Amino acid sequence: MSELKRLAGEKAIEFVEDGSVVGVGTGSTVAYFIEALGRIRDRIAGAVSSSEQSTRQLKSLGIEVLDLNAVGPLRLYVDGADECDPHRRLIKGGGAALTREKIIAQASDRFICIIDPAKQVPVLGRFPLPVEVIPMARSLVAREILAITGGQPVWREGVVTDNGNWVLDVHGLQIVDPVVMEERLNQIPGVVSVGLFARRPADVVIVGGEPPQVLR
Ligand SMILES: O=C[C@H](O)[C@H](O)[C@H](O)COP(=O)(O)O
Repeated sequence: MSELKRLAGEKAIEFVEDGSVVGVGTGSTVAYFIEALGRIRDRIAGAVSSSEQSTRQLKSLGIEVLDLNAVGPLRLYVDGADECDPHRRLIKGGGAALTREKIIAQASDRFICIIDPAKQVPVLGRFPLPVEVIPMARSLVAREILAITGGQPVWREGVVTDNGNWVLDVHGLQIVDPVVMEERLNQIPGVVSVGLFARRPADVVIVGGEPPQVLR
């Protein structure tokens, strides 16, 4: 599996433009992308990072980590996913980095998602949907999610996001219309962000393999 993730991560390097600031996601697949980015660090102007974890790896390879507010819109964002449907809509947040990931994806012209083939599904929802919540709203949000979706929210106890919030994982969903689901869950007071990337899906998906598959 990690070999397939590596193949996807290394293929994404072909999309990096010389002199650009690269948006960087989080997770085990992205770790291979960052490793490869380290090998071409003299060709890029730096990176915007979606997590403390990725920031540490970027810095350890000598890549400058920049503030999104200072660099403005990005040309490219590269990130992994927990699930990907045939329309390049995603579930993300298995590593609890969904909010910053969503911000950078939205701020980027092009979002390239790197996955291994096991992440491809016909319909999103087999992977429990992560929702980042303000801690005081945890029970309220859980009750609302149950009422709206029928899914079972489970508190990821002990996990605190980089933003100081908590995560609920919603089990048992069949997400027939991901855009509608994303919009409805976003409206619950106390929800910071929903791990559905449907309103802003990936532009390109790279599936690890020999050779990697590039889906547009
Ligand atoms: O919060 C974490 C992210 O959304 C990751 O991109 C996602 O969980 C996929 O991670 P991995 O590449 O480790 O499977």
